[in-house]
Amino acid sequence: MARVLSIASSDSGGGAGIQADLKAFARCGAHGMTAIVALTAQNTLGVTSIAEQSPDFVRDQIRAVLDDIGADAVKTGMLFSSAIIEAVADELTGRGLPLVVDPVLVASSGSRLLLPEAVATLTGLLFPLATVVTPNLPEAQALTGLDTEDRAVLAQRLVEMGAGAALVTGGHGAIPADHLFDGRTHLTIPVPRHEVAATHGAGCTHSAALAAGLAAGLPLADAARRASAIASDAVANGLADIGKGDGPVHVLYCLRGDDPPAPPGMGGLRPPISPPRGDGAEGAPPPALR
Ligand SMILES: Nc1ncnc2c1ncn2[C@@H]1O[C@H](COP(=O)(O)OP(=O)(O)OP(=O)(O)O)[C@@H](O)[C@H]1O
Ligand SMILES: Cc1ncc(CO)c(N)n1
Repeated sequence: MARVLSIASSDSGGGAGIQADLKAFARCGAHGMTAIVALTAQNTLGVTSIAEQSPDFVRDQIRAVLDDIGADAVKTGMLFSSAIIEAVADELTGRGLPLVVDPVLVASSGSRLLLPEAVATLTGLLFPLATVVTPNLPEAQALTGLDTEDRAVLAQRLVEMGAGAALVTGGHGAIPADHLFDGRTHLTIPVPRHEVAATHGAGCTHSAALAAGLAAGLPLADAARRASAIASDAVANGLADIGKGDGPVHVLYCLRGDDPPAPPGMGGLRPPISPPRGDGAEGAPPPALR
């Protein structure tokens, strides 16, 4: 099973951040792991407070995961401060892992998720390590300083700034398409726009699915096409009735909870596939399910 590490922050509302990443990894059939750099008190209306973890604790989480389990790809999301970015870059340098950097700057609700003084640290230290960076349109404009909606121009500039490749996502602006530039070839991925009041977490879902694709060994262009389809489907099935603001995307919409019907006495859950360990049944064939 492909192993993917997300270095990002928690969204207490369950729509974006680490929570979105783990759901997207599960959707892609990957084993998800986390190094949490900050906790946000957040819901569909906005972010009310942020608790940053220490850079040393972030290092400990990354080492605990990579030194034992290992990873086939890594993604970064909300990194909040220069001190955190420096620690993350230092821990990832020399490991040679495929790296998706989602340069999360500002929540759609308006709160800053990266301190202004940390933007230069992000581009200076993490872009050179990135296999691909995945800004949305406003983030690509802010990072490059270019006042254009032309995603090809923005992606090209992001690669000139040091990223291995750039994928400018398609949720904002007039044209609904993701755009990938890998330093040689431009690829536009049309993404039919769904008018749903539930796009919170679309960007995290997209970059996590992209990292899971790379972890599974897909070429970048194929991983990008699959990530676009997964994010777009998650928006189409978004949970507009959850919370009073922009609802969370629903990447696991295929799990409806009532399919297949659970047997009586299981509280709505399906029975385990195999017997629990330690009951003397190891090695024996599992009993037939009734
Ligand atoms: N309304 C939509 N309909 C279909 N696909 C969408 C829609 N909004 C976003 N997407 C897709 O979701 C992915 C993320 O795009 P977007 O540009 O919205 O990222 P984002 O702004 O970083 O998301 P967020 O900050 O809400 O997590 C892209 O593949 C994009 O094309
Ligand atoms: C924790 C977190 N990460 C990323 C985003 C961007 O969607 C968010 N709103 N919250």
